[in-house]
Amino acid sequence: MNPSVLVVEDDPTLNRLLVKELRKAGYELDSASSWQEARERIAAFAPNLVLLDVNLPDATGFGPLSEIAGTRPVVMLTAYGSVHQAVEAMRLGAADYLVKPVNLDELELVIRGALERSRLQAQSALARGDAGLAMIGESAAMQMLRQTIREVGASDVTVLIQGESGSGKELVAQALHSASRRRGESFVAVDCCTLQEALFESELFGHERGAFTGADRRKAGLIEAAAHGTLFLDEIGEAGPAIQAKLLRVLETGRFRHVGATTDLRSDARIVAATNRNLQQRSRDGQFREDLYYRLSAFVIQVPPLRDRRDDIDLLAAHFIASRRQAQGLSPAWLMPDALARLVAYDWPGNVRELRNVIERALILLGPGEAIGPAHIGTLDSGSAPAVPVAPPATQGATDALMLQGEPTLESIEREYLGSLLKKYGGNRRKVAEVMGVSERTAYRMMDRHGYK
Ligand SMILES: Nc1ncnc2c1ncn2[C@@H]1O[C@H](COP(=O)(O)OP(=O)(O)OP(=O)(O)O)[C@@H](O)[C@H]1O
Repeated sequence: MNPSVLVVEDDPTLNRLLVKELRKAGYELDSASSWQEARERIAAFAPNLVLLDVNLPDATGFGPLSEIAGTRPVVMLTAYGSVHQAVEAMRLGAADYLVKPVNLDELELVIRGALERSRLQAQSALARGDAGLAMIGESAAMQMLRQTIREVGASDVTVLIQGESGSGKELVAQALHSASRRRGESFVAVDCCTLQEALFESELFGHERGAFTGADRRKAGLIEAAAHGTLFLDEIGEAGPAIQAKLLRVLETGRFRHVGATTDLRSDARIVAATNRNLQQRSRDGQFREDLYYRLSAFVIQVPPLRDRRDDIDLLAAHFIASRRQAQGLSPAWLMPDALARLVAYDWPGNVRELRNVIERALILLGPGEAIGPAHIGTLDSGSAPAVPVAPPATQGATDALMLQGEPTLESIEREYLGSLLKKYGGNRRKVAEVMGVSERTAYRMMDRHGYK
């Protein structure tokens, strides 16, 4: 399938000309003459690129650009002689710009270049193990989320992001960083769930030489790596009491200390934290410091679960299909309406991560020239959707149910048990931990150990 372009231009003559030229160059085309119409066309047509006029009857300036720049490349059409407009457009994330009157030779070059750069970015994002940093979704909930990110991104306020596992909290944290004046500095993500508390403390705050056995030299902490940038504390609800106390101090005074040090250092990192727990409840129950909760929740962003924004499933599925196929050098695959209907009807306990995994599994099963149908999607109920990559089975054929052969080791029983629960609960770690009767932290470590992450 050829790349698709949406032309948003209210001058009918120019609009027609641009559509005609780009169609001749082999692109799929759609057009809109107002911002409202453009929004509808983006949702329905899901273009790979938007060519956007800076002055539209219902939106002048860069509001529309900021709204969609994170989702796909946008090439701006700016007024002749306005260097200021072009510079501002690039600053706000435009992939490129064209000055009116549009030079038709330049038009195709600019569009091709912008699409190629975005393809390379998607590829390298996939190679890094994520599905691309763009936040996909045009539902009312996602538009509100983007608006909030824009507003709060500009300030230095501490933000707490709440939402179910796999709903996109880390992506929101990255978007906040990109929307802030710190965007040129580092974004350092720290998972408060992964390590032993003592190790975690020295990892986060750094340590002095000789602070503990094995500390043979002074080491800077992640908080220093995030200097002037953003420190993202994922799974903050899992941080132990010592870390909580030190984080509170950083938030209150901007100061911290290397493990084993006697003097303080200053931190200028902006702190953004995320949790899939009800942190307020945990602080009331005495499981999380109340004072730290109040500091962290200076501003709370709630990321809605995927089942509350089913309108996004179509765009997200198309995005995961396109990025996976592009990375493999294949043309995009078509999702059949009955397969989409199945995706839309499902409740997605593992949220966007689970959707991504279902799509990736469907693509593995896809034969050459085939469209994705219900058979590739499989039955989506909480008992059968593998929401996490399946670790190598300990015993042959034991991935669908807990069926062990021979004399299994305890380790293999644990792996199979964990695998079957993850499958059953759509990768929802909290639920799995609850059923196993262990803390989420322990479940997380088990997943790590058995290669389920
Ligand atoms: N709106 C979105 N557009 C595109 N990809 C998304 C979106 N939301 C989530 N994803 C993808 O889904 C996966 C899970 O997202 P992310 O890691 O941000 O979720 P999370 O809420 O932080 O999960 P956890 O609670 O398990 O840490 C990632 O691969 C991410 O890129």
